[in-house]
Amino acid sequence: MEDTQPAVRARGLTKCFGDVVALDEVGLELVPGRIHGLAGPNGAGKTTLLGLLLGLAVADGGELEVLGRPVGRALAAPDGVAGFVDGPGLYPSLTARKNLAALAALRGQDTGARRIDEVLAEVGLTDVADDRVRGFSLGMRQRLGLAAALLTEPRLLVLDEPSNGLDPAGKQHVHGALRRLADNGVTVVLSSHRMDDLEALCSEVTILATGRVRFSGPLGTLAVETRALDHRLLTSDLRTARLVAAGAAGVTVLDGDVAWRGTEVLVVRATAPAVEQLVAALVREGVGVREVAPVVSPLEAAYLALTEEQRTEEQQEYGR
Ligand SMILES: Nc1ncnc2c1ncn2[C@@H]1O[C@H](COP(=O)(O)OP(=O)(O)OP(=O)(O)O)[C@@H](O)[C@H]1O
Repeated sequence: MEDTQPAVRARGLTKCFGDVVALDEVGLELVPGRIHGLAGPNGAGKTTLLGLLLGLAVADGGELEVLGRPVGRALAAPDGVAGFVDGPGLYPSLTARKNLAALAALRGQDTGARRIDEVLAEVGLTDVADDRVRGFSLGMRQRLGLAAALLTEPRLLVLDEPSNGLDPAGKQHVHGALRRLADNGVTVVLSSHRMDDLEALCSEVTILATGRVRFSGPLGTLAVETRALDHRLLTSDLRTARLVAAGAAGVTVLDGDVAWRGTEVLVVRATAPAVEQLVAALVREGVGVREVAPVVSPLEAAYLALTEEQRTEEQQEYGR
């Protein structure tokens, strides 16, 4: 496959369940060798899309190409694709090591014990390799599911909420493994509700709402496209800072002095350049600026703005 060819290309991809349109004319191009994040409110269509990539379901309309090949109507993972949705399928009564051997045998793979040890180490499960999966936590099962996918040496790895249930050390193992895969040219697509995880891991994101793509592209582009964000400023002189901010171009001072970690801070709504000018103006007025930070990250802000429609519809439907 040439580097320039998308790892996934979807055009007008549609999937319905009865009256529910889970995916509505989805168009997508995923650059190979990157980690792509998929975000969206509950019911946005993330799992449905990942299921189509894994060959677990067939689209009702549109075109889907995975790793340069059109996806047919067979319910099977396309060549070179591995992963899971709705948690990995594992055998509870077998140990982690035996699960991997059994899954490899099921696939007709001739996997040596060394390779199994390698993937267990990759996800940080070496110490529990001979424990039965029945006693595993959610996070350990997720990691074992990732190990099972790694055994197939995929070129496209598809994971539905892989960070679910992971403790900080588990997350470090999983994030490390995914980064190493991407460094080796593997494309990773993963869904998450955690914007901090997506920001830490992904170079590109797709935001879905009500089955439609609201944004797809590099995180950097999303930040640039994001309009005014709320910023928190910790200053040496809050009263003067408020006066300066009130007179600054493109800056809206949000009502009230906001307490943050026990300290009164100034919160303004402004674009990044307007915040930079405000900081310069504060310094000119002799106000020390100790900290400037967005109240929510650019990804979270964009996510909230782009998915507002679906969330508003839900609130009306449930009378909240
Ligand atoms: N097998 C199914 N039968 C009926 N409806 C389904 C089925 N799978 C998904 N849906 C519906 O399709 C829509 C999209 O669901 P999907 O699971 O893809 O969303 P999601 O973004 O993964 O949500 P979540 O964040 O809650 O996991 C929802 O309205 C869901 O109820």
